[in-house]
Amino acid sequence: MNKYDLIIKNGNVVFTDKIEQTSLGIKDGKIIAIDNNITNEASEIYDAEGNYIFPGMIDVHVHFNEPGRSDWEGFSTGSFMIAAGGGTVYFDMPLNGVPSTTNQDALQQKVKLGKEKSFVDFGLWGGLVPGNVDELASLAANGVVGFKAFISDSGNEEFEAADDITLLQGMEEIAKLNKVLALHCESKSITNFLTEQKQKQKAYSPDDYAQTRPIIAEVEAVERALAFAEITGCPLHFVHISSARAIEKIEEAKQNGLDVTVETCAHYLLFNHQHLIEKGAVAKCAPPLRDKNEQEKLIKMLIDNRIDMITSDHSPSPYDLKDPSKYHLLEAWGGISSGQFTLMSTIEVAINHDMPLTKVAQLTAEAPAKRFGLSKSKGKIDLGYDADLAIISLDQSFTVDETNYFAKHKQSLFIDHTFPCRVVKTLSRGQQVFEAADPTPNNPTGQWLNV
Ligand SMILES: NC(=O)N[C@H]1NC(=O)NC1=O
Ligand SMILES: [Zn+2]
Ligand SMILES: [Zn+2]
Repeated sequence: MNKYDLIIKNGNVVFTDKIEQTSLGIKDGKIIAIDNNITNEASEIYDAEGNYIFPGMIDVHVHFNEPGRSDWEGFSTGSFMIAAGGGTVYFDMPLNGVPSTTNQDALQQKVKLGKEKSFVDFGLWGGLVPGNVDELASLAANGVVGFKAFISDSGNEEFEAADDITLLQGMEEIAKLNKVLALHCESKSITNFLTEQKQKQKAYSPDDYAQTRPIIAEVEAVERALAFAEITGCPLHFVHISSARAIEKIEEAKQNGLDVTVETCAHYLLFNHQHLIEKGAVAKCAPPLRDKNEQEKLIKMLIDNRIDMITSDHSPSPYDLKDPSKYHLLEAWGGISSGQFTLMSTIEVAINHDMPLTKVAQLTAEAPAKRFGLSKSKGKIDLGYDADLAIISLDQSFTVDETNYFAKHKQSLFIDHTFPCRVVKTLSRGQQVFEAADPTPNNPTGQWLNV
């Protein structure tokens, strides 16, 4: 019997606090040795000299839309895309599939499909919607990673926005259940009021769309949510925050002792409103891409440790729903297809702005694992931890095209974007789940992380 199943030699290992050239010994899916002088007693040896080994990316915000809309994405294509981006864990959101994950039956349908099809490990969010507060305890007992609610229309008829009373009652319950509530924060009243005005004027330009969802709509919803968190004691996670003002409010709440975290998405860091003007509906999302000045402020806040994690909010749709000959910009599907690019985007920001690569590992792996109860086995490269690893070359670049983007539908804001790095190989619990040189999927062996 070999001491190790696999040795990864001589890579630049990105720990949370340092980068060191060393070797990793892996047995039964776990890292059991971190040592330059590791013996060669292994069934397989991989030389990673010159490459960087990051902890597998944990993307806590994707929409794979299965069951019900597997023609939009699905667990199979979605999870392989995650692996191709150096990801080893994703959390699927409770909306855009049918049914929404708002009760036990819907959760079990998703669990079954995910276990059958996923190439990497996954968590599942439950939904908080008007009328389902009574379902939350059973969803929590059966292992959802947390709950998600919308403070604006979700763009999806099957998932209703939470009114204030639903939010308060839901938060009270979620606090008791020791879970986190993830919130899409934009004021429903403000966004609906402004959208109606634009519809009346038949004003559908990129500027018009951006004006229907101004920063103040995000800030107002964040402040209201923070007030409710103060009243109920509910831990909150703010998804896809797009503005400096909202981050400031969240930071103030943290300083006042509230249990809150915040993510931004790769697209708010790499793109801005100009891209909506140039590219149209592929760049439509909610909150909208902000202007360049706001983008720069967000990057600065990221570097200054004022943002906890980065996610994709991969929210794809068939091409049709973004076809400008069928839908104007106010009607087109709002959501960016991007699930393969979270880690590479964060590395790009790091390289362009002198942010340490250790910070990339914190933002894309350590922080999400800590926040959502995975930090005993995932989120960093350490002894006893799962061998969830992304092997990255910083000597090669990667230009996104329709052949190397593995989402079901290929139209994306990121097509033609060039990253200053490339994912060479991804391992999930020691098993290869992606290799750039031969990107054919193996068997799906992803496990459901029912925390
Ligand atoms: N329903 C849905 O996925 N909405 C997402 N898309 C987006 O751009 N923001 C969202 O919240
Ligand atoms: Zn959202
Ligand atoms: Zn989302």
